[in-house]
Amino acid sequence: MIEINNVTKDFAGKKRAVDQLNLTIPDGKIIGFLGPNGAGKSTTIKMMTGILPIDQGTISLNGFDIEKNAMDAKKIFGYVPDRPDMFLRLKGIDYLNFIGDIYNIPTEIRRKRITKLTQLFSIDHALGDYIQTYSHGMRQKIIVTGVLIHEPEIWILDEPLTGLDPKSAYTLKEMMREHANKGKTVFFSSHGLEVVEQLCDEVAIINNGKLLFYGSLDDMRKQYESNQSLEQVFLELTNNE
Ligand SMILES: Nc1ncnc2c1ncn2[C@@H]1O[C@H](COP(=O)(O)OP(=O)(O)OP(=O)(O)O)[C@@H](O)[C@H]1O
Repeated sequence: MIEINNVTKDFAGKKRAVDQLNLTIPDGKIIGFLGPNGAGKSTTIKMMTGILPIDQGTISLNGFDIEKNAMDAKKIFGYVPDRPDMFLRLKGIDYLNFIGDIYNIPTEIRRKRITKLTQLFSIDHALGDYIQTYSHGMRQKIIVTGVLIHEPEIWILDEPLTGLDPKSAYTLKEMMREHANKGKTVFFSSHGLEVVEQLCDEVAIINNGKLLFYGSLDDMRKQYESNQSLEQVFLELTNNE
C-alpha cells in the first residue's frame, strides 16, 4: 500500500507542481495514474520513490516513510522511470548483475530470472551489448527486467508501456495483473486511456497537481454519465480546469 498524505511540491519560479495531494493506493489492484502533460504525475512518482524531496506532507510505502525510513522503503519497491536512458555505458548483462548484487539475489536464482525475463521480452540476444546501442523499447525492457529480477512488492511504473512492441506490452500487462492478483501493489502512469480502461481496477486523475478523481471505472460511471467512456470523462474533467 502507498499512502500519499497532503503532499505539495513547488519548483522555483513555476506554478505549484503537486498541490496537497491525498491518495491511498491499495494492494491487490492495478491503479492507473492519469493526467495531461505537466499535470504532476512524474513529480508525484519521483517523490514516492525518494528521487525528489517532498516540500510538504508525507509518503509511505507499506508503512515505511520514504524520507524518514528511506532505506527500508527503497528495498520494497521497483521503479521504471519515464525515460529509460540510464546506465548507458554498461552492457545489458552487467546492468542486470549490478541490480542482482545490490539486492543480494543468489546467482542461480538470478540466472534463471534473467533468462526467463529477457527471453519473454526478446532481448536475450542483446545482453552482451552496451545499453547505449539499444533502441528506446529495448532500454525500456532492460530497465523493466532489472526491476522484476528482484521481485519487489510494490511496482511504480512511469509510462511503462510507451515504446514497447505489442508482444512485450502484452507480456508486461500480464505480469502486472499476476502481481496484483498476488495481493501486491501496481501503480503506473499512462497516456493510453484504452490501456488503462482495459487493465486498471482503479484510476487516479490529476491536473495542475490536484486530484480530480480517484476510484474504479464503475464508480466513475456512477458519478458521471453512465454511458461515457474514460476518454470522455478524462477530457471533461481536465478541460474544466
Ligand atoms: N525539475 C523541474 N524543474 C522545474 N519544473 C519542473 C521540474 N520537473 C517538473 N516541473 C514542472 O512541474 C510540473 C509537473 O511536471 P510533471 O513532469 O510532473 O508532469 P507529468 O504529469 O509527468 O507530465 P507528462 O505527461 O508530460 O510527462 C510541470 O509544470 C513541469 O514544468
